[in-house]
Amino acid sequence: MASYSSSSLSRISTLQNHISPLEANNKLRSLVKISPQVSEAIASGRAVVALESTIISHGMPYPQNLQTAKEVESIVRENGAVPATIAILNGVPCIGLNEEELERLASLGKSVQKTAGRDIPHVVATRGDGATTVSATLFFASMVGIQVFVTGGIGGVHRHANHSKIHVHFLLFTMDISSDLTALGRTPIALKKEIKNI
Ligand SMILES: O=c1[nH]cc([C@@H]2O[C@H](COP(=O)(O)O)[C@@H](O)[C@H]2O)c(=O)[nH]1
Repeated sequence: MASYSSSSLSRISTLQNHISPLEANNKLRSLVKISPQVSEAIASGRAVVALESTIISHGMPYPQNLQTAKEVESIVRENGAVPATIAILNGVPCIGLNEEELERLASLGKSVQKTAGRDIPHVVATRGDGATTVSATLFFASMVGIQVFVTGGIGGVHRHANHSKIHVHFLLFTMDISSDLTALGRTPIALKKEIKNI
């Protein structure tokens, strides 16, 4: 009887999450770690700028990646906003990294998993380290109410995505289209991206 009622309660709670997404969002917020500076800034209505972390792990070698990440954060600060670099460390989504966390992510480089929105559950469940692409960063930024986001580059439709090759008995499409595009279309966040010159 006890297990019947607890499973009913869990079903009701799942149903409530569908009916009341705001409440579900609050629950999700409790699963992420927000740095004290970012948390204070959000609470007091100061400008916060989200920054993706794949450019740190996969975009440049160490230690230039660390230096660039710090420079970008200080440009955001010089302009009166609070930077929130986003990554998953030991399975915990972190919104705003301290110096030690930034150093760790940068030195791990490509051994960190490149994490798009669809990869978040896997990285969290396996307590892995994940560098967030635009789609995953958008997910976490919008969850905590950050409205502006800066990136070095977004994914697109890769060459030959719609080309088919006759492959023995079936047609093969690469369909290599970045999930950044759908995430940008669904998330109410302003994105700033410069033309890449690296
Ligand atoms: O000029 C670019 N710089 C950086 C990226 C990184 O790669 C991600 C897209 O990867 P994919 O195409 O696998 O979705 C972006 O969100 C970003 O982190 C990119 O695509 N293009």
